[in-house]
Amino acid sequence: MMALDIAGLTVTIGGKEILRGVDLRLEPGRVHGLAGESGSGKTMTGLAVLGLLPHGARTSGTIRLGERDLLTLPPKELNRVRGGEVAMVFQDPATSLHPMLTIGKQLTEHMRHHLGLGKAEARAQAVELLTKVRIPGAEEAYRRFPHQFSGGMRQRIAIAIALACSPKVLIADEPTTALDVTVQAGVLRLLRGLCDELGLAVLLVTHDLGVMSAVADEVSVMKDGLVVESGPRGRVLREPAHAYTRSLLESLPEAEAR
Ligand SMILES: Nc1ncnc2c1ncn2[C@@H]1O[C@H](COP(=O)(O)OP(=O)(O)OP(=O)(O)O)[C@@H](O)[C@H]1O
Repeated sequence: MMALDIAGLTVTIGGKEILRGVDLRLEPGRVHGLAGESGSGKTMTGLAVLGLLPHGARTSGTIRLGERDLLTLPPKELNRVRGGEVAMVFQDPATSLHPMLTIGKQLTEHMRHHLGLGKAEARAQAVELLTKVRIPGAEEAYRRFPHQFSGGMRQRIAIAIALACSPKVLIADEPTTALDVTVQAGVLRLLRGLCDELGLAVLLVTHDLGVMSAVADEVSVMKDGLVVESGPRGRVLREPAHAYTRSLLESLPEAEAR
């Protein structure tokens, strides 16, 4: 299992400094929550890890995964890391699910392409993954299309696809923001369980400190392209050192933040 270490990460787009020296460390088996107001650079940090920054973005600093620096990896190797060792779940499951392909097709294409599995083997693993993310009737779900599932189930399927290549790092960008409140907790619990079970290093991007307090081990808070506060969840949420974190906390109901 591998840690992911972001150090001094800067991102400049069109002369504008979007990230100004971000330090962040993701540990295996830990959920690292990344909070901060809209535009603070949370999504850009996740995209930088995946090598998916907008065209023309300039970067400095390092993003270490084991011995490698993802920022200086040749495109071909970065491609192997992305969707292999590092996977991503987006806010809207529609971003990762193809509407015209069955769930089974989407899961197995991934595995056959990246892992070189045979048809039967890929199918067996796909059904197993659907079971792992608690899709009821996995065998049947395998043959269905995305629109035949609810939003919460679609996000679980997107998570299964992200897991198809046995990643070590999972970037989850607002994974429950688009979901009904009633199903949010279930998806968060699933992420938490997968993190523990598979030893995944998870970056959970959210503007919602309530979500954070429910699942994160460590919490970092961003503001204007910088991490202004970082530490164990209990410490950051109970005794925030930074005025900005305190103001974020004040927007939360008392009981939720503990
Ligand atoms: N394609 C782009 N080109 C140039 N600047 C961009 C682009 N996308 C985003 N930005 C800028 O980058 C900054 C950081 O945006 P980012 O999406 O990382 O913030 P965020 O913290 O994820 O916000 P949100 O919670 O709204 O998603 C913002 O100032 C935004 O305007």
